[in-house]
Amino acid sequence: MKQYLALCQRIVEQGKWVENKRTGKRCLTVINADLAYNVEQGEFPLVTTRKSFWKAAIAELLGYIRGYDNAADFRQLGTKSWDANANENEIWLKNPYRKGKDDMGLVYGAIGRRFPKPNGGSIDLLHQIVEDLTQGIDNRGEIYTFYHPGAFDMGCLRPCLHSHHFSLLDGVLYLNSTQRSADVPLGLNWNMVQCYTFLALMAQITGHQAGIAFHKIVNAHIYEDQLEPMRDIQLTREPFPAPTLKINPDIKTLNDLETWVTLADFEVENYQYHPSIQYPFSV
Ligand SMILES: Nc1nc(=O)c2c([nH]1)NC[C@@H]1CN(c3ccc(C(=O)N[C@@H](CCC(=O)O)C(=O)O)cc3)CN21
Ligand SMILES: O=c1ccn([C@H]2C[C@H](O)[C@@H](COP(=O)(O)O)O2)c(=O)[nH]1
Repeated sequence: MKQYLALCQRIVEQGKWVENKRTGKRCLTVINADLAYNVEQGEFPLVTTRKSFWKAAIAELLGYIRGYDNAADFRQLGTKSWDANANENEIWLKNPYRKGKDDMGLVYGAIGRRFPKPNGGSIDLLHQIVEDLTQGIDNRGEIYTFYHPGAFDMGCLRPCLHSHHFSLLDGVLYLNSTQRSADVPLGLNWNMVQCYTFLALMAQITGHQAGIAFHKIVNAHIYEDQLEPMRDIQLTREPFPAPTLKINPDIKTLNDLETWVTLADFEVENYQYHPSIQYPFSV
């Protein structure tokens, strides 16, 4: 939580204004931030200086694990976070690849679980990684990536937190996640939860001890209409101690995650937080 607040403070103090064409808004921006979450010690990186809707963050992660490409499936899991990008973005609405209401197109898990091969067919990247790690194999390229520039014009948004690289060292599982663009007040608050939870889940289903999740962010920004509440409200608050994430120990396989797991299989204990702040969302 302190790392997150330090990044917010750094953007407020040192950020540069950048005009963003896609949203028509200016963003106060810094380049490069490295965050790290100690999953072994159970340091769950949940924002405490406002109420965080952590369940929605885990719902998104489950959707990315399952390869979903439809905002209705995300709603079913427990988050409305893809509704606007699937249904309110003018450019996507006019895109001939859009299959209708709620379609997100080729994004996130829809790419990663069916990564197109240049010579035809596709690869299920996540399945392969789980197989390897379960057998104790780390081929130094265990990367679950959603980043496919050839598919950018076939989806509603380019993936932001786009690659998750797993490593096994001395029986401990590590994760290096890379994010090209972070909406620090909104998206990042969930992305931290996702990196932590993804490592904890992968360690659990492949039978390893979880180590550290390293989270690299390239472009970290605050939209112009989010600056005031961030600077004048959220950054004036003192953080509370980190809460703890509990995951149902009956989750044992990738198939479990794909079939019966719901948000009821996740609990957060000792979550103390300041009152909610509603940040504007830019489509
Ligand atoms: N501009 C922008 N920022 C993002 O963070 C973002 C996108 N676009 N597009 C794709 C996904 C969708 N994400 C979202 C979408 C909505 C919220 C949001 O409204 N969060 C509120 C309320 C959540 C709730 O009530 O469940 C929050 O206070 O966290 C957060 C992340 C993250 N991503
Ligand atoms: O998981 C996510 C998804 C999206 N975001 C943010 C980062 C940007 O503010 C927008 C995407 O806009 P681009 O113009 O494609 O960069 O969504 C996030 O922080 N986390």
